[in-house]
Amino acid sequence: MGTALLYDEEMTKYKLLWVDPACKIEVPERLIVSYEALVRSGLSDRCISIPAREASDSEILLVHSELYLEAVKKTPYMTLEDLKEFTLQFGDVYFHPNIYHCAKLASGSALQLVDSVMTGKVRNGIALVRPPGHHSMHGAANGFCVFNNVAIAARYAKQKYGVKRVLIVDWDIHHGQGVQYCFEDDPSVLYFSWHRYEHQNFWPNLRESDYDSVGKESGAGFNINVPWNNVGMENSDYLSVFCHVLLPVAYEFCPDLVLVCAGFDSAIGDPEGEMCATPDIFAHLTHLLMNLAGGKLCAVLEGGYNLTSLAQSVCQTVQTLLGDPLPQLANLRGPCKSAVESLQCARSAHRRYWSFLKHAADPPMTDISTKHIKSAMEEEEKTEMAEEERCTEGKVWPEPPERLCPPVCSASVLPDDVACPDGLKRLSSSKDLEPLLVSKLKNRFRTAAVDGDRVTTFSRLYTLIEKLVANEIRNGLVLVPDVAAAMMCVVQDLTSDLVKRVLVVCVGKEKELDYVTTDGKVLVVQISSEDREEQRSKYYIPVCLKKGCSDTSGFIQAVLGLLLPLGYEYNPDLVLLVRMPGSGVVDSMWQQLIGLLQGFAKGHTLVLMQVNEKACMGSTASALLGHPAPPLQDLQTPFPEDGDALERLRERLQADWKTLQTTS
Ligand SMILES: NCCCNCCCCCS
Ligand SMILES: [Zn+2]
Repeated sequence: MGTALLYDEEMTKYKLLWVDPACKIEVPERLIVSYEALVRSGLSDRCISIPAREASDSEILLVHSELYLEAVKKTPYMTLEDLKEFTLQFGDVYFHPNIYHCAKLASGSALQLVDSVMTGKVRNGIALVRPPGHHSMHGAANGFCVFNNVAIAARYAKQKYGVKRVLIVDWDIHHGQGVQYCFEDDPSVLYFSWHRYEHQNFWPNLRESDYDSVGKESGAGFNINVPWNNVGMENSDYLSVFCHVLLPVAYEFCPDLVLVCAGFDSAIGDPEGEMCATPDIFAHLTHLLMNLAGGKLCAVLEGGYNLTSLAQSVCQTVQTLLGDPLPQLANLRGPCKSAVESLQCARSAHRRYWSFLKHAADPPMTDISTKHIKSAMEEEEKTEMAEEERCTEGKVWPEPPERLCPPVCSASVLPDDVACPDGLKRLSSSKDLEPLLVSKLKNRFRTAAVDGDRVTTFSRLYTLIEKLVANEIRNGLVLVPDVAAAMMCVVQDLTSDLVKRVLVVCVGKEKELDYVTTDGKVLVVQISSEDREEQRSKYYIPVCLKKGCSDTSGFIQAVLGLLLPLGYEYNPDLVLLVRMPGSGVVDSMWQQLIGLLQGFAKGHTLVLMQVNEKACMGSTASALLGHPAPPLQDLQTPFPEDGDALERLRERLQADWKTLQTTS
């Protein structure tokens, strides 16, 4: 299934008609450059174009008051003076004779997107709209927003499709207070937002934007705020918050639909955000949400005021929605102190509501929530810094790397008598391997006595890895007689000269895994039930689950809170996923794991399985081909000892692996 794209140039036909420094950044060109970038890159042609439509009164009234709607209805007939007058009652927003029409189109586009996804016409999609929506409230326009597009879409999805749980992720750099107010007492809508806050010194300067606003009454726990109290946040900071705050809760919440308040003012170069995360981060943020809700994801444009980074960020998002390989994120260096404080506060504020955060630490000693009365000195400093450093237009960043689709998505190497799963391209048998290579492998094994079919398997593995590294194939599945031996061979012999760093994810019981890596060329993370002595080196990390890999709650918690952060920091060129026989890992969890691991190494994942496990080849193939993994149903509370052990493991490892840090 495809990706929907909603865009209508009518929504570019309104603008600021008078002088207002607070509003001058919200210009029609925002939509024009975004759409043109999609056209120029060829991405728009790969999407399914869905027409915009006007939201009806009743749809708008799902969120807004009749009084407010009736008032806005009058604006098309107002004189310039009347429009100015009308605007004064609201904050940081402007009206225009055509903005009501555009606001209906913006909300209607979000609803069209929900229809397309919920009816299965498309898998996911994005609506490029203006005016944005997440600041507008029941009875008021605010922050360039007139109708709350995403809030209306959430209510609409529940009403029309009986959606039980909606996750709203707001990665815009401003707090979508309008969305928070709408759902703060509603446990069926989980709202997550990070936002520039600076201890309440940044717009909209609300006390309720802080991390301790967790929702009200039955909605307690279903509102998550992560305040950024410094500018300059980077990719590492964003990924840490996803791995340690949003994703554990999102998986426990298990939404039926994911809506994204896709604001791109959180990207580098934006005058509002003043952050340093690069446009390719949105490829990963999108990817990390794509295995929730069976892939049903609707992104709706909110902010984004640097036309260059906005266009690039939109393209990164759309390319991921289309299923293209992800770019490798360069030099992640762990979250900054302020970010760790913020995520620690958010985790501790929510640990009573979410079993996946149960073991979160107490808030940091330095209580960061109080509004710091900035001393005259600091204010002065700030104004001094104002000109040179704060001018974000001067910011430059590298063009996001090309994300080329290999000609073959998934290849397989199987014993001749095993049928190849649909969609996989079978690598031909060993006969086409040049004798030179086979002899090279023979002497690599240093024992001439290696039996023939073992050499065959390994030579085929070598071929597959060569093609992965050459980007001729995106990922692969290999069935071998002895998975542990094959893994040792891949790790010791086949990758040394082909790749720089291999992430080995070993699922299931340990079998003569006496391999210890110390040089950093291989990072082994083993998830199993084996209780073993201390981990042997920085590059060999055993995670043991009380009930083993069949405990999906413990498994996903280890994947989100340990494996993902490690993987991002290690930044491998190849991922080797080894399924030990008898691991007991549940199929949906196995598919979720494969889906999430695609975020690394441009999707170059090599799955190693034992021939006698060929029964799960189908679901493995489905995940390798990029089909969304099935939701992890009714997750139990993870075993306390597992949750506790994970926290201790993170504390022990965080000196070596900064992205594991969750406490300041
Ligand atoms: N420096 C100008 C102040 C603008 N404040 C309103 C921002 C609304 C963003 C909507 S995403
Ligand atoms: Zn914004």
